[in-house]
Amino acid sequence: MTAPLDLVYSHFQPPPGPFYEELLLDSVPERLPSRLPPPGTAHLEGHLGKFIGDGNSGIVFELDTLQLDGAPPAQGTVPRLVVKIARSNRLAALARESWFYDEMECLQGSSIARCYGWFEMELSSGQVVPAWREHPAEDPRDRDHALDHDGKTIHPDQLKRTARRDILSVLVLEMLGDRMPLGRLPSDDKVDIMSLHEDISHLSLAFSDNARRQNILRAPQEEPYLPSEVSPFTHRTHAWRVIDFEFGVKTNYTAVQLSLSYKGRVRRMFEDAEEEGAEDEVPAAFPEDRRTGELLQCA
Ligand SMILES: Nc1ncnc2c1ncn2[C@@H]1O[C@H](COP(=O)(O)OP(=O)(O)OP(=O)(O)O)[C@@H](O)[C@H]1O
Repeated sequence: MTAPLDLVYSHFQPPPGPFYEELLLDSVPERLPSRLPPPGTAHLEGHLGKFIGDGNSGIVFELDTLQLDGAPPAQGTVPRLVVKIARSNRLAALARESWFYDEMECLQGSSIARCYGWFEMELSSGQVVPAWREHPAEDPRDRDHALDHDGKTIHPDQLKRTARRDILSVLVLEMLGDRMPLGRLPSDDKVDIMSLHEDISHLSLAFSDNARRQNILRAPQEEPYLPSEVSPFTHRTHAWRVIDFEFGVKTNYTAVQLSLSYKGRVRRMFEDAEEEGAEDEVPAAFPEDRRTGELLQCA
């Protein structure tokens, strides 16, 4: 599937005066041209492997025993992959996320995962998706909050998606590494994670609520994986990646404005991780405990 260019709402804020060029562009920037070759035909086959994690929008599994056009992929061509399966009531959210992967194509493999496509399939009557049953949504009737980010301009395809519960929709993504840990991060990691968000700022994309520990994963670590790309904006080879893009808006905000706002949120994320890490630390044995032990030994 290819998400149409107008699937996601663009927010234009007219500059209130001539002194706002630091903060606002004259228009919402156009999407950068794709550098991928034109779509061809290839047949990827795999089995759902280990369950990796889930959230409000999707359920993520590793994809095992990959075959490309009927044979194991040649070395260095296909990395380990995951599938993110949309919950039955989150079809529009996954469509939005796929749109953002297209929009951020130039950051795939550097600040975000490589995305290998978005696929939708109509289920036949009575066909079930075991992942939906085995990893149920908190409230399957809950509406798709991703559409709140489209204001009054919800794309007609998205309105149709919200009315359906019989579509299997998946994103195929490069498999990333471990989640950002609790506790105090080394300063190199902090700088790197901060600069992931700076990369995104250069594309005038605003993501509400994206700076969360759950959305920061290490660059791929398990073979086979593809080497990290150098970021076209910060020129860094990142050790980390950001995920989870359904709640975004394209804006005419400058990179300066957006990275200032991301900076505050990412700093708060570091502080929260440190606080939570401190709470989770197992307290050292109290002297009283040792005394109790000695007493017990005497007894
Ligand atoms: N490309 C990936 N590689 C490895 N693990 C992943 C990948 N994508 C997602 N995950 C894991 O799956 C979990 C759920 O994924 P994700 O955050 O995309 O789901 P979601 O439903 O959109 O979540 P949320 O409720 O936060 O919006 C992540 O926290 C992460 O642990």
